[in-house]
Amino acid sequence: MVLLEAVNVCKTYKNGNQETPVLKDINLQIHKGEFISVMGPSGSGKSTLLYAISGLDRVTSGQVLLNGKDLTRLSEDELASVRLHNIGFVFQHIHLMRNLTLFDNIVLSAYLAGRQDRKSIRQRAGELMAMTGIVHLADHDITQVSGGQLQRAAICRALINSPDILFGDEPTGALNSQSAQDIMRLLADINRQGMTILLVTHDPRVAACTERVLFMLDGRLVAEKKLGKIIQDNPEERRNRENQLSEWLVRQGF
Ligand SMILES: Nc1ncnc2c1ncn2[C@@H]1O[C@H](COP(=O)(O)OP(=O)(O)OP(=O)(O)O)[C@@H](O)[C@H]1O
Repeated sequence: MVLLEAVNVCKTYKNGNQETPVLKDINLQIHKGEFISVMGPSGSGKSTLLYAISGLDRVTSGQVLLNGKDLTRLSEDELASVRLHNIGFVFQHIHLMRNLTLFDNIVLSAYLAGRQDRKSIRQRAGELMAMTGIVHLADHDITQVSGGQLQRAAICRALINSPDILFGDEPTGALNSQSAQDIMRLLADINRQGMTILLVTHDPRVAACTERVLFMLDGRLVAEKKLGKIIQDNPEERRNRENQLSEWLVRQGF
């Protein structure tokens, strides 16, 4: 089932008289349950694509259909509601609120969404924190935990309203390699439980954990590599996937 579809999406930035076309006729289908990454050179338009198809930013032309609903036709209020209820985001630099505990950061958007009662919200937050291994940090301030633990909290926050799809913009970009690997294992688990995920990354080891890698060049999606889902998650399988991906990336001139 197609969950999200971009149809002939273009995005042009305008500064005064200067027009910069950044997305050029993007067509993309994301199926429910897929785990996808987007790679490509710096400046090729990966983040712009992510923001355009997630409703964080407007497109210049084309359609973005989420569950058949065209996000490009929604009012600002309707779009804000879609972002709150249907879409989760994780970023490289974690935007959590100071002076709130990890737990309060996680539950905040569920209270804003107003669709679950207090008890269900607390229960869901507890389950997410258990899954991501940070239950013991619930009452910590965000300055008292590591980068990897903060990213786990950010993932809990992104999932608290049970979105249809989780987007990540370099979610492991600020982490050391062990924490990055742990976060990718966690995202793979979350995907196995049914969550659709799309990440932008520079890191082939991150992309090698996903099942389909899209390659962007100069504003266009020019190639894709299907790796399939991780089955065993042992060092040999990892190495094998990374090698397949590296060879393919070399063929893309990356
Ligand atoms: N607000 C803006 N106004 C004008 N140009 C912009 C704006 N935002 C981004 N761009 C340009 O759009 C192009 C694509 O940027 P984008 O951040 O999407 O690329 P990227 O592939 O994610 O790069 P990186 O890997 O370095 O993060 C770049 O040339 C950038 O300079």
